[in-house]
Amino acid sequence: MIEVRQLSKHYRVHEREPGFWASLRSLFNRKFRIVRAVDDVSFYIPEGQIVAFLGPNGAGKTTTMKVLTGLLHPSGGEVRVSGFIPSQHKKQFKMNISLVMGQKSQLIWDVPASETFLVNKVIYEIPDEEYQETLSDLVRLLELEDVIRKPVRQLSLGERMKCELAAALLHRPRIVFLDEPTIGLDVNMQEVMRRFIQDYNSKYKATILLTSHYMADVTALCERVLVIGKGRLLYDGAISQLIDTYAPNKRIQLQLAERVESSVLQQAVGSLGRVVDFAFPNVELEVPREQVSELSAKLLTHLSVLDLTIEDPTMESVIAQAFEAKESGTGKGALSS
Ligand SMILES: Nc1ncnc2c1ncn2[C@@H]1O[C@H](COP(=O)(O)OP(=O)(O)OP(=O)(O)O)[C@@H](O)[C@H]1O
Repeated sequence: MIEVRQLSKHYRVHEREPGFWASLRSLFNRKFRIVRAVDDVSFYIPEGQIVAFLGPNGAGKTTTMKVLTGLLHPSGGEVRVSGFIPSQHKKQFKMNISLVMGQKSQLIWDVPASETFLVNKVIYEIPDEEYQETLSDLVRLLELEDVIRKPVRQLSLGERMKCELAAALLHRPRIVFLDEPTIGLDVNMQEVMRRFIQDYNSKYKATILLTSHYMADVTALCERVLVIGKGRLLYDGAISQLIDTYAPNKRIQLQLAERVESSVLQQAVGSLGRVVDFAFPNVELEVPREQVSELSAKLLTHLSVLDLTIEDPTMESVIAQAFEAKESGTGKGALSS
């Protein structure tokens, strides 16, 4: 489990003014500014839960993960992960956790991933039998049979990410931090990663804290989300409540087979939705979630439709709306203050 009480992490940043003379002056008279990257954040994650950690760029997500994995010392507050204080760097703590960063690699570039796996086997003192068993499980689930024999530099992004995940999980950590694990991957590969994360969670009862910009990752994997902004925790609760409150509508995209007057289209939509854009053959509608199926059926009956797609709002737009509501004081009760 992960316990975070009133965590703060402040960075002291040297303020540099532009220009040669200003640089020279700053050698003798240095000015500093404090960046409150994480500010009085508290939460508790019980064993086995998968939680999404969301927020805009620079919100403090990576800093929090670095404190939780012992890469950074907190400026204030208390953190315990599996009962350990991460900044004490106890060996048993390191054996229990793993951090995967989508944008950073732990694999050795010029040799096959299987070589990095062997290095990790030694570092984590994994017994031979357990290593073989976990490795064959990971290779099967992630379809890595041929991939782990090629030099890492020759792998595609998706193949490399699967190897990163395998390398990070060989020692069967019970607490896993995933920072953007699906970034840049195509839709199929994102799905493979999601299914794998779910399997790992249920097989090892692992606690997983994950950041992602993809709505599909969050809705598929996490019942609970933490939203952070400017270093403060703004929301801790069910993803469904966040979506209901800040993304109550879906988009329906229609492609019509026959031209219709806009009054006919309007009549077909009725009060179930709103026409956002109409330029034959394309129509874009905004529809409350609970009316999507009724309206889709009505459109297919009353109009000649070539194609109909239903889209979720992006995670960014949900978070942006939540922030807007927070800033303007119309928090609708979902964001904590
Ligand atoms: N080493 C550092 N020194 C000074 N400031 C830092 C340092 N690392 C991060 N920051 C600042 O702390 C704040 C939080 O950064 P952090 O990387 O934790 O955000 P994030 O939520 O992970 O963002 P992103 O989604 O862009 O990765 C930002 O204002 C960032 O500029």
